[in-house]
Amino acid sequence: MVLVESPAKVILFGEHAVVYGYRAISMAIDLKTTCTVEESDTTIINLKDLKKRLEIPIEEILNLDVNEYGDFKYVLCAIKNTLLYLSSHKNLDLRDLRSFKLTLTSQIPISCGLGSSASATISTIRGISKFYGSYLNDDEVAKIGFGVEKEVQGKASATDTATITYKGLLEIERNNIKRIKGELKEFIKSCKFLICYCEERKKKTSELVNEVAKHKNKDEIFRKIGNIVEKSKITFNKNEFGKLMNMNHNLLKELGVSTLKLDEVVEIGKIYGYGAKLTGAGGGGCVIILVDEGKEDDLINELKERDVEYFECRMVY
Ligand SMILES: Nc1ncnc2c1ncn2[C@@H]1O[C@H](COP(=O)(O)OP(=O)(O)O)[C@@H](O)[C@H]1O
Ligand SMILES: C[C@@](O)(CCOP(=O)(O)O)CC(=O)O
Ligand SMILES: [Mg+2]
Repeated sequence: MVLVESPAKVILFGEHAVVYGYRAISMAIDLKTTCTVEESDTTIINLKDLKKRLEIPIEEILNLDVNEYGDFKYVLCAIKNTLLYLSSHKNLDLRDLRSFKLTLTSQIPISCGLGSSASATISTIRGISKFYGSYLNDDEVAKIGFGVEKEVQGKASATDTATITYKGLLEIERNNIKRIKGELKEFIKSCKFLICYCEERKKKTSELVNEVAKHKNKDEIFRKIGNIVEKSKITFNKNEFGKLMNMNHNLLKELGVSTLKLDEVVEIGKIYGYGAKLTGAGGGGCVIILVDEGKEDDLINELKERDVEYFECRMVY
């Protein structure tokens, strides 16, 4: 049996604008998705967290329209695109495919802005390629993963799939990936972030990205977000970094992807921390707060009082 794991991600700056080529900063965090793939008489996809199971002839996966498959679409698209890649680059014979049972479980809250779709996608790509005895390097995995998010969502950036593939801290611009090193890395490592799970998200990332595409002032807002990301790279000061997070949040609010609950938690982050913003596609889900250690106890009390779940965000390499 093959077993692979992938982390989650958090976007520190630049979500949505990054889909249009602007810069974003993201970090892999320690919530795991686990994918197992084992021999089976028929091909079965078992999504344990969603309590969904699908039995499907393997040949059908190669030709299906993934958008007809609801919650299975990221996983099915990842299987399809991995098999096609292995066939064109690694000598896999598509006429003679072994059936498998693929099981996915995750610690990542689904549809909350922490990249559950990308983590499910990357785990599936790694699991399937390993099951068929092929080695894919990180560049190949990230490329297939980005293709899957684009195909399923219609529009996507490489941020989530790249961060979950390469891990650590990344800067993404026009879908080019750069590892963040040096002073900026050391500064971000010295920051303590809390992730607050604020509310269930009603919409999928694909819907939010498509709504943003229709926003009249999106270009101007994206430019401003782009400028904030530039500044965040040279600040090295928690007070200023926090203020930039607040400014980024206000622009996401202008873009229409915040909610009253997210705004409320961001306000708490501003008062009891250095700053805060929603993270990921928005529309609910999570807020990230830059903790001011001097006021941490008050912050925690305030979050508890309002029944907001939180956890410390730990980077994985
Ligand atoms: N644990 C999981 N098992 C199976 N599919 C998952 C899992 N987590 C996420 N997905 C897929 O990703 C979709 C959510 O993706 P998305 O809206 O982009 O949210 P997120 O912000 O968490 O990435 C789910 O509807 C499902 O298709
Ligand atoms: C909104 C966006 O920038 C991030 C979406 O992240 P998530 O699916 O909400 O975890 C979309 C993308 O970069 O593809
Ligand atoms: Mg997603």
